[in-house]
Amino acid sequence: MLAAEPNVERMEADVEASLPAAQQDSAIRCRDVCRSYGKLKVLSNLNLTVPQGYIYGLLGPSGCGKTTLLKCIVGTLKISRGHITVLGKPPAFPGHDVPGKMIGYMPQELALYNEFTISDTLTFFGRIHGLTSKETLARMEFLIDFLDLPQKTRLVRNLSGGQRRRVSLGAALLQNPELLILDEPTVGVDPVLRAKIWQHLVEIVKTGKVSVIITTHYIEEARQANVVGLMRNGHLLAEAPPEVVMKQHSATTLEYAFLQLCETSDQVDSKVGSSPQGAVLENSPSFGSGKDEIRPFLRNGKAAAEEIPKYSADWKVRTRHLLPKGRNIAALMIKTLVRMKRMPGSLCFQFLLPVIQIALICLCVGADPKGIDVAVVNNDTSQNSFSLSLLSFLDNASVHQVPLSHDEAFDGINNGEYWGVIGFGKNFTSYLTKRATQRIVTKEVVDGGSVHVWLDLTNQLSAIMLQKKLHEAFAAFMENKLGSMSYLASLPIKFEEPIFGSLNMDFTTFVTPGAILSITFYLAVGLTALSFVLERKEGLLDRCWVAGVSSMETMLAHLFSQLLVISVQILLLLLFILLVFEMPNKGSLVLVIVLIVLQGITGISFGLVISAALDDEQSANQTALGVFYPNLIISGIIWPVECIPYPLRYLSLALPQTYASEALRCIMYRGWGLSRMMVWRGFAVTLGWNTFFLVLATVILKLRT
Ligand SMILES: Nc1ncnc2c1ncn2[C@@H]1O[C@H](COP(=O)(O)OP(=O)(O)OP(=O)(O)O)[C@@H](O)[C@H]1O
Repeated sequence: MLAAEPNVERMEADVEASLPAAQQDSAIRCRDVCRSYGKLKVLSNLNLTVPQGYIYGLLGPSGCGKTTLLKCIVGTLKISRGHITVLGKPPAFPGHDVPGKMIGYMPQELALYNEFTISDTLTFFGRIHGLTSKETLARMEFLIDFLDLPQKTRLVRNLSGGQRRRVSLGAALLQNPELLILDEPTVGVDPVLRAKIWQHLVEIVKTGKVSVIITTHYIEEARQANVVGLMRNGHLLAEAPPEVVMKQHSATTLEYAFLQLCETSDQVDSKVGSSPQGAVLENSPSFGSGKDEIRPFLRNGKAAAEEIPKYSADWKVRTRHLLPKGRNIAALMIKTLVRMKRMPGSLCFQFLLPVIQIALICLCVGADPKGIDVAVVNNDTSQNSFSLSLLSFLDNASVHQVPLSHDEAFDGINNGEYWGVIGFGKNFTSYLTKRATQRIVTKEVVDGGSVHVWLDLTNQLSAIMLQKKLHEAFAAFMENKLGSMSYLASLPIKFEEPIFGSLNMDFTTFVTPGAILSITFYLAVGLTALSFVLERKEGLLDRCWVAGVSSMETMLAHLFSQLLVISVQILLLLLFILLVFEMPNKGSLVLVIVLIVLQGITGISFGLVISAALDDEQSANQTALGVFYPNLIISGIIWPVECIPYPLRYLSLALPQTYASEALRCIMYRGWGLSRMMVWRGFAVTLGWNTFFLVLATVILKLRT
């Protein structure tokens, strides 16, 4: 015999007497609802009914699945099995305002923007719900007074935990919704205010038009609810008015009644052995009284499944409005801009970072090495020595000559002090004269009349530069000595005026266009990669979704607001490149700007993919960083694509910045337009990636919200 087995018939009578006349008008109806997280079964064949115009107190120990159930009700979590209707239709049914204005949802997480003031917070939700400024203001005044909130200009991040919770509750109550779903609104709230909140809930349901489902840890406060659902291990042990539950268990407190129910449930569990608890409790014939207790509102003579005939259990369509609402996008954009305004330091850093990066690239990458220390061993002692004359033509800015003895020079290069040794033999001047004037000379003359150079090739760029400077110095020296006859000592190769670019163009010119695109792309990734991650973590994404914001709107709002930021970044970047570093631009400035902006949008879209797909900051940061270096290296930005071995080169060509960098070089240095294939394919690849990332991010966000 079970410890507290009630008289079933009496109990039914009690329950029915306490029910509303139109019991079938339920605000929320859950039938056979199941939900698991991986292997963890959290909701198990759960049945729950919130009658229209009632306060429903959902009670249960920590971890029993209350929050999970509320998330399934608002539609942010999908159920694995069963049926849920909210205000007559399943959540997210096309044309149904759930999620939307009809629901006021206060999630367990505070789900507030820390950089907002109380006023910003309520104004934001007011905008989303389509309230006029006047309506929002009136509600704000009421809520601030009612919830005993501090000044509306106070920032959320400066509020206490309890104050934040009240702001969160205020946001849920703002639009006077038909259904309030409150997940622990009274935690951290003082008893006086707690009583006031309950009193308010009791008042608003009096009209019969507003229904409330509320979870709380303070079981006794739920006595003010019209119905309580006592939940344990993912299903309801009882669902009835609090007085009935207490009466059934001869308890003077709801808490004691709940303990009794738990004991009963535990005894049944031990009887039925290893069967899954939830399923057994609801189906076991040995738990007669328990079964009746569980389903007082289900006794309408119909099977549970028949009660919700119209909507299939696997209703997965989440499309509420196909076309994005300008109102929601504007609200979200204003939100992002307000948050930026509240973080001026971060905003300035975002604007200046690209300029700093490109300035560093122009200053530090691609120029000729300067001040390279080179040891000079000059044994040429003759008068009017050619060696000194030749050395005088060596570019002193690039090569710093250190005259040394043979041993000191080689000790120095071996110790890493010099990048090369330039040596002249004793008879350099006379032998060089013989080489230039006699048709046939000995090997000794050839050798003695040569400049000998020993290089440290571990720094190849410095070594190449030294070779180039020596060639230039020798050519100038010969010109000086031989005048118009200098051609005798020069290579019979003549470099004419270049078709594109100029003879003095350095590697910086090659790197800069790719660097501009890469910087724009990655700063945009950085701006967005964390946006959804943090908002999801703080429950903001879900809260906005429940308030009626679609994934597409969230995506577009992020795109547009970040576009404003990258526009300023690009403007500063171009001013710096063209005016300060005087990079040549022979082509259309409009094309240059459009290509850079498109790359920025591609970066934003990629950031949105990361943000939509990943749950924590660390993974998002790692992904963004993990992609950065491989992409930079194989996009032909810092080293030409032609140096990349096949088949890696095919991969390189498919990346977002390879053809785009080439296109930007063609526009800036060759002055080409869109009619050239090398230009338009840069735009085409960028647009292709852009569309792909945006669609992917929207799909992922849709599936995950
Ligand atoms: N995202 C998740 N992934 C995996 N398990 C989860 C996740 N969210 C919740 N759970 C688990 O599901 C169970 C029910 O969690 P839920 O938050 O619904 O409980 P709760 O009744 O609301 O608890 P509390 O009163 O402490 O808020 C817990 O065991 C919890 O660890």
